[in-house]
Amino acid sequence: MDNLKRQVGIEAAKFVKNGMVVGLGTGSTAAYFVAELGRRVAAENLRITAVTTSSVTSAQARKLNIPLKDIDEVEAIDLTVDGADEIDQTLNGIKGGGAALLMEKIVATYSKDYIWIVDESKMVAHLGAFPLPVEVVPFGCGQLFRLFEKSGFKPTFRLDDKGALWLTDSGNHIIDLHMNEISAPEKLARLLDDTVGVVEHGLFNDMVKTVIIASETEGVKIVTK
Ligand SMILES: O=C(CO)[C@H](O)[C@H](O)COP(=O)(O)O
Repeated sequence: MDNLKRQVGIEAAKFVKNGMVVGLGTGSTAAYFVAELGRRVAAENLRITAVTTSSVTSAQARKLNIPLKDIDEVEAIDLTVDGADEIDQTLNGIKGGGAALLMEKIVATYSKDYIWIVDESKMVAHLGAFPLPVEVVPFGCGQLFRLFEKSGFKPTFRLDDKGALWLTDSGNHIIDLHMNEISAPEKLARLLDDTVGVVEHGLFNDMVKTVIIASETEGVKIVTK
């Protein structure tokens, strides 16, 4: 698995050229992309500026001497590369397994080009086997949890290793929805967008045009929409 993740990370880094502002995703697959960019910055004098999608990725980029800027300091983001938890046939996806969905969606929204990198296990017929992360404001999140229960969304609060409610980089909590199958991702996204207390959700519908997939049998392939 790590080898497949490394392959797509290295492949995606080939899209990065001198002078670009690059969005750095979060997660174990995106980390291989960041590592390859760090290698190119050191070995090839690649000149880029990066914006990141989490404190974890910022820390990795700093260690690798990748120049960072705040998202509001850059004119535009040329390309963002990120991982995903599930991707369906239409290239809708679920993200947020690493709890970075809010910053990931903001950086993706302001990127001219956006690529996901995954191993083949992430490609699915229908979204929903992976619990859908929803970032929620702490105030009233117990009420929101009960609303999700009543709606049949089978919510669970995400906890940290001490058993406390997970705190995101933006100071919010995460509720994971165990829906098993999401038959209408657009409809669910609209409902969550309209729900008070929801900051953001992990449905990334119609956002990505390019996915780089690695499999044991077929190697690396690039799927476009
Ligand atoms: O959305 C994410 C973090 O919020 C990640 O991109 C997603 O969880 C995939 O992670 P990994 O590459 O470790 O499987």
